[in-house]
Amino acid sequence: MQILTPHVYWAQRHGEIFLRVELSDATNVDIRLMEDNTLQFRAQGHGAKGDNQYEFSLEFLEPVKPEIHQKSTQRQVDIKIKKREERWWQRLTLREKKPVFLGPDFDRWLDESDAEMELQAKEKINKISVESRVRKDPYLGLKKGYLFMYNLVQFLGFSWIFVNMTVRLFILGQDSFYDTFHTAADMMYFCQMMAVLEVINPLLGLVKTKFFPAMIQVAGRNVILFVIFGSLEEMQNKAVVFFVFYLWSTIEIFRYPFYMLACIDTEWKLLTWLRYSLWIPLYPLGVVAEAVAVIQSLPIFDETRLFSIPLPSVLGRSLSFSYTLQLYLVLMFLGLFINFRHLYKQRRRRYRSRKKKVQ
Ligand SMILES: CCCCCCCCCCCCC[C@@H](O)CC(=O)SCCNC(=O)CCNC(=O)[C@H](O)C(C)(C)COP(=O)(O)OP(=O)(O)OC[C@H]1O[C@@H](n2cnc3c(N)ncnc32)[C@H](O)[C@@H]1OP(=O)(O)O
Repeated sequence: MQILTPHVYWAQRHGEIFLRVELSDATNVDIRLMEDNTLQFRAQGHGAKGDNQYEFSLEFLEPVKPEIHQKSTQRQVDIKIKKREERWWQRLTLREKKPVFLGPDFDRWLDESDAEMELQAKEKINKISVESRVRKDPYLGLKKGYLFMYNLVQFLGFSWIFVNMTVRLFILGQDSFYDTFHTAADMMYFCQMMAVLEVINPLLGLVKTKFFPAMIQVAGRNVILFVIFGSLEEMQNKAVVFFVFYLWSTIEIFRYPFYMLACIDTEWKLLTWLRYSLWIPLYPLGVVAEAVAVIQSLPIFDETRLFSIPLPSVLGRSLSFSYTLQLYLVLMFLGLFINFRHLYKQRRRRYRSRKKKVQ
């Protein structure tokens, strides 16, 4: 059997190369992409010179991805190869001189600007289909309305706390540290009880937040607020309450409006930046302030025996709650690590996807 070259026709798009090999009833089709970016084709079939073994090879102008999509029909063999980088090639082969067996595939041929338009049209169709899929959710308006209201209420609550504390700080100076609890605790109770919804929302699929980071955040804060400050009057006059409340409310007056805008598909760049950057100093400071509060409460729990666990008389009176809190201190730093990592990933994801969109 003679070894011959079939007629090959080609066309390109920004991301792909199409080859059409004029070989009918092809069998034993063997197509390989070599490391030097060369495509080797070998098959038996009916071509210009009748039934024969046909072969050709093409060294591409630029690198291509290693996977080959191939379809043999009664009339031809179609090959699709993905370009490694999405850009328009000046020609198909590395060699400037075009091989004699190669020609343009006029059925698929587009010049660069036509291909660009085709790409844009495809993107438009994709966008419309995504939008229409999203629009199919009949409760979307209701969900967004609920989230908007939730974020608005939290924003107003935390703003009230933040403004109240700031004004008092300006007027009373350091004295304001000591009665923060009596002026802001009711509102903080309200906001932090509402914040339990932040754990429920991802469970109901209303937001993309991961359940575990939200749970750590809400449970961690509520232990400090309800158990340490709420149940120990001795803690309520301490300056640490000021720092804890101030650090919590500082992030929330940016986080909730950021979410509110997200509910109406709006974004303010500065607000986004603040939401995804302020936690970097605030989170460790917040954990340190919370740890100080826990440490200050240990002797009070030892003294008052509040929440202590009764023990059989042979083992002593009772097990002080301060032991549980010492364990909690360890958990706090574990929680800090988990949430710091989560927030870091969220920040990277946000700014990476932003950059991609700009390019
Ligand atoms: C008894 C058991 C106890 C166990 C716990 C023991 C450990 C305790 C350790 C606790 C340490 C806590 C310390 C902490 O209290 C200290 C402080 O808070 S100091 C102040 C600084 N703090 C912060 O900056 C943290 C603020 N909090 C948060 O950011 C969140 O609570 C957190 C869960 C940590 C992360 O948020 P999230 O995962 O939601 O990130 P995103 O904002 O990127 O949201 C993801 C996507 O969901 C959309 N989303 C989320 N929520 C809403 C909403 N309410 N409304 C509308 N949309 C929402 C958001 O837009 C994102 O969507 P997309 O990806 O499309 O942009």
